Amino acid sequence: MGQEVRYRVRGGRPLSGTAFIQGAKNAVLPMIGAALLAAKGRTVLRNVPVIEDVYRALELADHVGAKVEFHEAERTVVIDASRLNDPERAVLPAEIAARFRGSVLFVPALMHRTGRARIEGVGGCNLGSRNLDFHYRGFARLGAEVTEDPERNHINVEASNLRGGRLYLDTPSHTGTENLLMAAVLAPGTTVIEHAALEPEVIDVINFLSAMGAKISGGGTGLITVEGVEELTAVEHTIMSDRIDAGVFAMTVAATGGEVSLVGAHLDHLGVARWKLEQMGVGFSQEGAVLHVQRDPSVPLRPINAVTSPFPGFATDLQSPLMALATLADGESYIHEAIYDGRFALADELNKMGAKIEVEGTRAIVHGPTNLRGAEVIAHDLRTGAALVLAGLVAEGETIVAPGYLVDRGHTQFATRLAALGADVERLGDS
Ligand SMILES: CC(=O)N[C@H]1[C@@H](OP(=O)(O)OP(=O)(O)OC[C@H]2O[C@@H](n3ccc(=O)[nH]c3=O)[C@H](O)[C@@H]2O)O[C@H](CO)[C@@H](O)[C@@H]1O
Ligand SMILES: C=C(OP(=O)(O)O)C(=O)O
Repeated sequence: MGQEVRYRVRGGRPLSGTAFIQGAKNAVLPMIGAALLAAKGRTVLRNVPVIEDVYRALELADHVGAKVEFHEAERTVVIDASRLNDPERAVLPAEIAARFRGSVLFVPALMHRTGRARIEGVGGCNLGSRNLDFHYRGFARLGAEVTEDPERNHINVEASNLRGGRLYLDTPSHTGTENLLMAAVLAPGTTVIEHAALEPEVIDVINFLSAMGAKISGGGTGLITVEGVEELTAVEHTIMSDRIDAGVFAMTVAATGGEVSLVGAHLDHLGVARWKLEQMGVGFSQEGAVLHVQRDPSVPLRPINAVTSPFPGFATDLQSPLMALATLADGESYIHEAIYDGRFALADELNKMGAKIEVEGTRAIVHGPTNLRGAEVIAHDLRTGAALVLAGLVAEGETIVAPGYLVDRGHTQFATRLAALGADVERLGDS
């Protein structure tokens, strides 16, 4: 057994140079699920991020009967789902599925290709309660029978006769919208999805499904209409760039000071996060597909108020790095986490580094500015891990962030890309 992966960070260096923003985790995972809808041909996905969640998704695809190749150096995945038709294999086993949230995105393809699905566990970041009721209720409205086996903690879905229907989401769930779309595209008749998510990744998934032959209108408006088609074709698609990866890099430059070009990052994808960072004192300029980010380290960062909300609101996945950044700002920052009820595990870890953060329920007050000091800290989830690396880069002394697996779930070659900008950070461990 190898040593646990962890990140060792030493603070104090400003960043400069060029960073390459990876393909979007939250777009590639649904697309791997969507590729399984094609009964013929080979799907080619480009700009795929080399992250643990993609490995898990490909393991699942293989497990249910697809042939997958990951050409990592080329950032390309090739999927042949022509043999995915065995109902006995339509199982998402806990040992893979419980390690990432995106596993739930395999259910529509299993429903369409095998008539059933059994979900033995769905993972993802531990952020408080994370239900899947919108997904299951939507599948049921399209004609699936969804039952729970509470003893084994399994969900069984029987779906031999899906048809279009009128669907809604209580809140505009990101994967919920993608899952209902994938369930609807091959269901005969018309499906309407009300209160759909507007995230750029959802639009990228709609573009991908449309290229496959799906008939979808209204993407990006909140009201989506789908006309079911008989079959979908395997196509080639380039994954959009990862706006959360871009946001983490922008906030890291904001923390250390310096000037960095983010290749592939788009200001439009940052939504409200862009305006909050500008208010704090970060400068942005977009030049084609390159976003320049700069922050003068001699001018103190200003404190901020932020509330997380679905796109184009302040992304909840950027709330953790924002909290780390706010510890450096000159005054009190207020953060309201309105998407998840348990996404403040970072506060205690930052407090170990000398920060002064008070948490009450889903609200936090960050009393800045703090001279952070290095410590051994815990990555409770993916973005907590990234935020602690950010904090380590401005802390005095050495910071160890573990478990590194959680950072590796969503950021490709995180240490290597930061080190290329001059940061003193290493990924240690060998698994
Ligand atoms: C793989 C992926 O794309 N993950 C992203 C996706 O997660 P995910 O799609 O899981 O997030 P949702 O948008 O579905 O969840 C938002 C909120 O709705 C609640 N909810 C959701 C579904 C449901 O059936 N019932 C329910 O109550 C959740 O508990 C949560 O409080 O969007 C989140 C919000 O932008 C991001 O943090 C995640 O990075
Ligand atoms: C919460 C996240 O991911 P997941 O939904 O996969 O747990 C995230 O990307 O920060």
